[in-house]
Amino acid sequence: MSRKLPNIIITGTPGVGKTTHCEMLAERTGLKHLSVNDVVKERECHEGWDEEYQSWIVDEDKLLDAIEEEVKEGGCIIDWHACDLFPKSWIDLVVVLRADTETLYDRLSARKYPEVKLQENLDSEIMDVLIQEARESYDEEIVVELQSKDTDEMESNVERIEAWLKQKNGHHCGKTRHLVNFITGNANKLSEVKAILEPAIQVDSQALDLVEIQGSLDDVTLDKCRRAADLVQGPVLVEDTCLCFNSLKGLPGPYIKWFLSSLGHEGLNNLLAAYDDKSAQAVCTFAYSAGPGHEPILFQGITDGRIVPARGPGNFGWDPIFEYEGKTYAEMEKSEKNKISHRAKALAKLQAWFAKEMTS
Ligand SMILES: O=P(O)(O)OP(=O)(O)OP(=O)(O)OC[C@H]1O[C@@H](n2cnc3c(O)ncnc32)[C@H](O)[C@@H]1O
Ligand SMILES: [Mg+2]
Repeated sequence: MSRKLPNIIITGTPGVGKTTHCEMLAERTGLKHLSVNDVVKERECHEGWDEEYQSWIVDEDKLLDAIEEEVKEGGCIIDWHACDLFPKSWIDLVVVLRADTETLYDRLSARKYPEVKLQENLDSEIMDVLIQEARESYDEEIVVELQSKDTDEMESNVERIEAWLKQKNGHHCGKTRHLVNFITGNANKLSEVKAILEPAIQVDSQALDLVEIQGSLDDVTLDKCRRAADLVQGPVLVEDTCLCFNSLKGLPGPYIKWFLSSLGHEGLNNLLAAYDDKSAQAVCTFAYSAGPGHEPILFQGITDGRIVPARGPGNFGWDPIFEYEGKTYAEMEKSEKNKISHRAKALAKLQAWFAKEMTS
């Protein structure tokens, strides 16, 4: 299952400041504060009232049923003094708040806790019961222990959780989907990339004007990718497309954009007038970088075709003059082009790589 926003549990012995943390976080992030206390009371997820402890005896099955739908949608901050009852697959972060026994004693006495309940909670805090429970119930890397004895500590805890959320933002929870930030100024490229990759890989995009160096196909794309990662300070996908005329030893290649805009379709055909061999290669090179300083990985796809006088709608680059098995790219249905194109072949490699990354 996949949820767009993560679920967080804020847990800890009564009196550690769970509700204050949850309320601050909910206000700042827009996530939903799910107070289990309120759910138990309002939706009657209990087996009655315990006089000695002055609290409801929670019916865990009823409670889970009551919140399942909401939690599975994601974006919940669950506020409860236990965490081991929630299924692992629901939860992305477990925050265990801690406070020293003196602070707890003061807070719980102020709440007029009965002696037996107060003592039990202090014991539980001293014995690290909740942190152990959290570590046993969830993967270690999603469990964090934070001190919460005063407002400064609360403030810094909330900031830390907010930073975690920002970092998580854009990455789908449940580890089922990848997201790429495709940096391109070309709307046609973007729509093909979306059509091919989604929904398996979600494609976001930023239209940035990236300087393109002169050089080999690989160098142009590698350099473009490094610049993009530096600019957005995060993971990026970029692409560079070349059209290589075999008679011209691969030219215009990476310079196709300038050739196309200055010569047009007819001019590009004229370049080959002196040659019998009209064959050409459409070469698409994607580069993915995990962020600034991470060496980009290249995925290349090549489709062999021929340069012909323009046929078909002229809304994407040199599509009307590139013929593949009797049809120009422009004459094909989009779905047809997206099966055999240089771009589709490069993206098939990228998808395979992402799929492997996901399972490793
Ligand atoms: O922002 P970026 O991603 O760099 O987009 P761009 O339009 O500048 O694209 P390139 O630098 O890769 O230049 C390649 C040129 O080839 C054109 N082009 C790219 N892919 C194409 C395709 O599948 N069919 C036809 N023309 C294509 C594109 O419009 C450009 O004129
Ligand atoms: Mg470009």
